Amino acid sequence: MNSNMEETTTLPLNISDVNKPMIFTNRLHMLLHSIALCFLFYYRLCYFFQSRATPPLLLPWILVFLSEIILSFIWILGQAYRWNPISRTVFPQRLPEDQKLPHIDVFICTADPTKEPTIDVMNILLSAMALDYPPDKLHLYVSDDGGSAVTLNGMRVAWKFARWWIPFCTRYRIRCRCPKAYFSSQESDDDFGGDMEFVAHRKMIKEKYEVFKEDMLRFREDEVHSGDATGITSQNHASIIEVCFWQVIQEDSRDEIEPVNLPSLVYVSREKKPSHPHHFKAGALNALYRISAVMSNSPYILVLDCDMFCSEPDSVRQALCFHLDPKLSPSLAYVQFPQKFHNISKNDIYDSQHRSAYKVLWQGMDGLKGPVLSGTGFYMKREALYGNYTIKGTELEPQQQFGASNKLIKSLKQQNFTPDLMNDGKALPDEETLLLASCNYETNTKWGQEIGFLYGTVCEDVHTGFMLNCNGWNSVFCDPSKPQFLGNSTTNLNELLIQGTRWGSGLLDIGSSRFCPLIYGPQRMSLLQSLCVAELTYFPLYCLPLWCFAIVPQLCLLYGFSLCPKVSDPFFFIFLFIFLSSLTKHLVEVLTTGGTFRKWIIEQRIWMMKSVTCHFYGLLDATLKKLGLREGSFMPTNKVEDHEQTMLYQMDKYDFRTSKMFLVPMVAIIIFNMSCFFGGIYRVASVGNWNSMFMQLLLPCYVIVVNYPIIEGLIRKDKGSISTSVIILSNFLVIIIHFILSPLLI
Ligand SMILES: O=c1ccn([C@@H]2O[C@H](COP(=O)(O)OP(=O)(O)O[C@H]3O[C@H](CO)[C@@H](O)[C@H](O)[C@H]3O)[C@@H](O)[C@H]2O)c(=O)[nH]1
Ligand SMILES: [Mn+2]
Repeated sequence: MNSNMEETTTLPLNISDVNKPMIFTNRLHMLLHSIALCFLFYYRLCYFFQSRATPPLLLPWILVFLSEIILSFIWILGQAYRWNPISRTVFPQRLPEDQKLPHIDVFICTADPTKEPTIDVMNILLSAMALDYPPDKLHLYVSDDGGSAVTLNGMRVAWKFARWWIPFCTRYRIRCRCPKAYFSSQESDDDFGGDMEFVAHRKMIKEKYEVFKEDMLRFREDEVHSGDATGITSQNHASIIEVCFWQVIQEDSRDEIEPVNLPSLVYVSREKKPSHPHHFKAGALNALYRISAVMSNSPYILVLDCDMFCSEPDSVRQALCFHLDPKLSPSLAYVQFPQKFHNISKNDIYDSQHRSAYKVLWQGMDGLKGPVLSGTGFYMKREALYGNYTIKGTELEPQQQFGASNKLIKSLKQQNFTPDLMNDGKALPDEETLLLASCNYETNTKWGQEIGFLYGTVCEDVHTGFMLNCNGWNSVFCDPSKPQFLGNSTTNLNELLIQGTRWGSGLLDIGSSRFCPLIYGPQRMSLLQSLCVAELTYFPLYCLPLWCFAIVPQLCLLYGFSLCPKVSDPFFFIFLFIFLSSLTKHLVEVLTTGGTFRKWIIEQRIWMMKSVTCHFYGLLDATLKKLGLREGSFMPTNKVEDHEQTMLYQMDKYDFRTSKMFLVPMVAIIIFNMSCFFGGIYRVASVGNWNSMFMQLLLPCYVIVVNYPIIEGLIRKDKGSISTSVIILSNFLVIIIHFILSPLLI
């Protein structure tokens, strides 16, 4: 017995693993590719010192050279991810018994009941309530930025349904505890498939689920019909907090159901006033941070977006394998799980799964100081977001940092503090708790600057994670073989590009702020980790070289000016090597992370499409914000399922019903490349200078082949094809490029 106990305490809760062959190949590739890049720069620079430099070509040469510099710069930053990637394994069975486990708060954010269907949000809530964890140690908080009665009502009915759902899940050891996913799954229930009692029970629960759905729909319709006479809008209302507590429900239960122990549930809609900036999701999370501090004050917090459910019940215990590891724990801020998605088609034509992020980048950062946050599916240590408070001790005025609430300040010290939810029978929030959710609470405090989730960008996740790393905290990436969380990704072009614009702009905000990862980072943490974050914040800048490479060499081809070495020139092989080496490296990464050849082309395509559209607009948006000409905005993605869109997506057809702002540049580039390619071939054939123009013929050819679905969209005849007005506008743009840019450049 004794030796057994000793064994459990000495065995590690987690181990990490390095893939030596992969690291070796990565580093070898880095070496060869960098040598080739040096030759390329040498070749470009030589041009300026040669007498044959004819002035008319100078501008295209400089533009192409600058583009190559930007491409190489981002490439160098990206190598940091490939330096030391690791993977980890956890052993939850070695955790201490339940009584010794810590309390967990779960935060779920929702913002708009029309774009984020309440039924889905409630499904996510239920899946989190049903996590495999002692219910009295689980406290759920929903932040409703929409301030909607529909969401509040949804929580009340979800609570009622949970009394049936959770006992069912635990009794039959159901793995997928999100009711919607469970009832729509084709898989049989492994353990109890043939059990009559189970079948009857399942049927009964399914009926209850249907009633729960109907209740919600009916309420919604009533809301729509009754209209809103109160003048309360999502952007203008007082703080609302409501608590569902197991005692309360017991008194209320009229139907013949035995009392079940459920996690506590708190609805929060923070105060909103049009005159006050609310800082979007970061603001919502900070309000939850404060309220949960006085209500349950759990040492760890799980954050979920309202489009990501718990697909397996084990994530808490897996995360605790790191948080309770005596070696890692003192400096560990959070455990990040990957974002995986349930709505991805086989070929994933929009790269909605962000393969490279969660299969390459996050692993890479994990081997350094740890991954940045990715917004959802992470377990944060409460203390980590309290800034330097704990480090600096008591000499600071806590009110100036944390605001006026004494209760909140008391909660920081934890001694002699009983959070409200632990006080039996006291379930209603008091005045002070409501104040924590008010607009003015953060005025003249450090919230959003040093404490909590940080403001100033709509990519609060990357910024907050980066700053935690800078402040000495580590983080961990936990990617078990069975996905613990499954989200809803954007699977249509329009949403994808809107989201991309937001990310582009938000990331560049960080890169151009005083927290620039290349300057702020290396002074506080390793250079490699800083390079990773820098890559993340600067990759939208790909838009500049990609625009250049979509136009300049092609125009020069048309007019017969060569920008690349002749085939007979030894430098030709340097160019070819660089081109092929980057493509091959990408292909190998795709293939070794479960992708296919086709997926590789799709990723190349999406990279081009996004760069010339949303990342370009993101850059414009970030620049305008810097100049004070625009305000930040966070438009949540639309999560409503559209049957027609889903059909096109499942058939691998791009849905070009997107705003003209996005579509026109893409289509114009393709038409432009085609015109230059055919014009160029004609010219080269008549002049006979294949030798010097080969590279420039290869480029438009590559652009056209990779983006052939756009050409298909021009001739396709279905709802998602490219409209005539877009074709006309794009042609117009092509003419402008030809007639305005050619005299300028050549
Ligand atoms: O004012 C707001 C706006 C958004 N949200 C919530 O933020 C979450 C993320 O929004 P979503 O529309 O799903 O955006 P995505 O682009 O899918 O989100 C990704 O990018 C965000 C940063 O831009 C991160 O915060 C997310 O975690 C990450 O999944 C959702 O739960 C929203 O309800 C709010 O609570 N308040
Ligand atoms: Mn989302």
